Amino acid sequence: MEVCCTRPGCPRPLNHFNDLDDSETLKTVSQKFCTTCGMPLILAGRYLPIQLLGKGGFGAAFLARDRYTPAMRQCVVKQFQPAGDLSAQQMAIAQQLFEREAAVLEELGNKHPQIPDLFAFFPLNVATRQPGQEEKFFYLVQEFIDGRNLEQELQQKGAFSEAEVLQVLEQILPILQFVHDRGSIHRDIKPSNIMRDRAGRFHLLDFGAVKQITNTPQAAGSTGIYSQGFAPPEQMAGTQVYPSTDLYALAVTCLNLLANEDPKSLFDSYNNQWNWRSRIQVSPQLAQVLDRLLLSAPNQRFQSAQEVIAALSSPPTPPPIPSPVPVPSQAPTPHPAPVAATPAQVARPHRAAFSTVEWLGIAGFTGYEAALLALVLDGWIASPGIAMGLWGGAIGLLVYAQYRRWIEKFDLTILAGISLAIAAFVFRGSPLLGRLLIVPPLVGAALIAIVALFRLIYQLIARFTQKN
Ligand SMILES: Nc1ncnc2c1ncn2[C@@H]1O[C@H](COP(=O)(O)OP(=O)(O)OP(=O)(O)O)[C@@H](O)[C@H]1O
Repeated sequence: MEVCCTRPGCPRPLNHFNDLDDSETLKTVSQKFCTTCGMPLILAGRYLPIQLLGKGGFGAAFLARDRYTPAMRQCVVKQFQPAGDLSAQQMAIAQQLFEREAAVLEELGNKHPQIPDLFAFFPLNVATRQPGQEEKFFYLVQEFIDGRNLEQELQQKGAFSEAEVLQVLEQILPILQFVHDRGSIHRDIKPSNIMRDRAGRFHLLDFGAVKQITNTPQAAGSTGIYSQGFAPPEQMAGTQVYPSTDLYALAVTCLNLLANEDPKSLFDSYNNQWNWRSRIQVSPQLAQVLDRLLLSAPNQRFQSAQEVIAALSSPPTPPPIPSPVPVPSQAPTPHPAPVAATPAQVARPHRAAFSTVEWLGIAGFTGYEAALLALVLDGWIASPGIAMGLWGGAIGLLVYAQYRRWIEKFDLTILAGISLAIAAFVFRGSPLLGRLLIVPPLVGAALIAIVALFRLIYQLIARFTQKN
């Protein structure tokens, strides 16, 4: 049997013991020691770490077996082993957080089937090579969830569909409601902390960063107890956190799963707003829920997981315009730091700002269609007045449809192809056909160039005025 040494930095942590293959010896042997560094391997007399699962912010996690259960139950042994050079004060906070994970698991895990149960929490004092000196390690043993976390799933299978993300929300929101109802905030919701077991059930992991609502704010950033890219402004600023802090991170988790991209790339830091709609397409209902969860001011978001569940199961409606509230001040950080949406943004959640690429697409498509339609109507309708009226109406409708995002992205290419095919069919054999093939693309390209030039000038002016 192979047993892992848990001493941080042990050069040969894997130990092989033939005698432990015999179950009688395995159950009765008093202790085994690492053949390289002498670290005791059977923790608290019963847990045998057999495989390193990973290393997180506060330590390493091992898959282990519990030799005091008939089937040698699998469990996870987490060892407190903070990364980096921490000051004595940071070390004390980190240790507190580890102890808190144990306390929270005892309080929450043992009462909810989708939060790991706590099995044990204990310190271990080990003599060092220097005589008379001891090292202290802390271990937390919890239920093993047999499956993959969503970060691993994302790496293996790529972006999630909307239906898959809704499944995640369906199960994680009730868990969050349970956690919040008991006065705790998870504070580290992200794909790697959500695990899907083999039966397809989701579990919420990693309660190391959890915070009791009644506690005073503490220096969240100093011990790295939030995940960059997922945490909302109030958490990065180290101020008070709320249930809606977890809901924001859950919304960012959804974006990450839907786009399979780093959340930072979905945030337009120039305009200081989320710009996920240019990469992700979901139903208006989910889009509206995500937009509201991603608002900067905590009290403008949904206030509870229950509210989100209700919003997902009712048809999309324009949300009420919330009264302006003071926005928590934001710590200087490279992380997306969205500002509170203005009432206008809240009232019209379906239209995100157009990106530069989208502006160019709109220009090209509109120029192309305008020229094509002008040629067709000119060759078809004798009265210039009627032709002009029809042309103006049709182009106005096209522009409005793009403004409302009824048609966007690939729709534009498809529509351009369809309209050309129809015109080519109607004017087959006519001398007009040659012009139909050449003029519209030229007009489209010219409009793209003009819009690109104007965007460039606009951005230069905006940058210049910002600097001054
Ligand atoms: N109860 C569990 N059951 C199964 N696997 C787990 C369990 N807890 C943690 N793991 C896995 O162990 C690995 C390390 O987890 P750990 O919580 O120590 O760090 P992390 O979540 O990767 O990072 P961080 O603590 O910085 O958020 C992860 O791959 C995680 O999915």
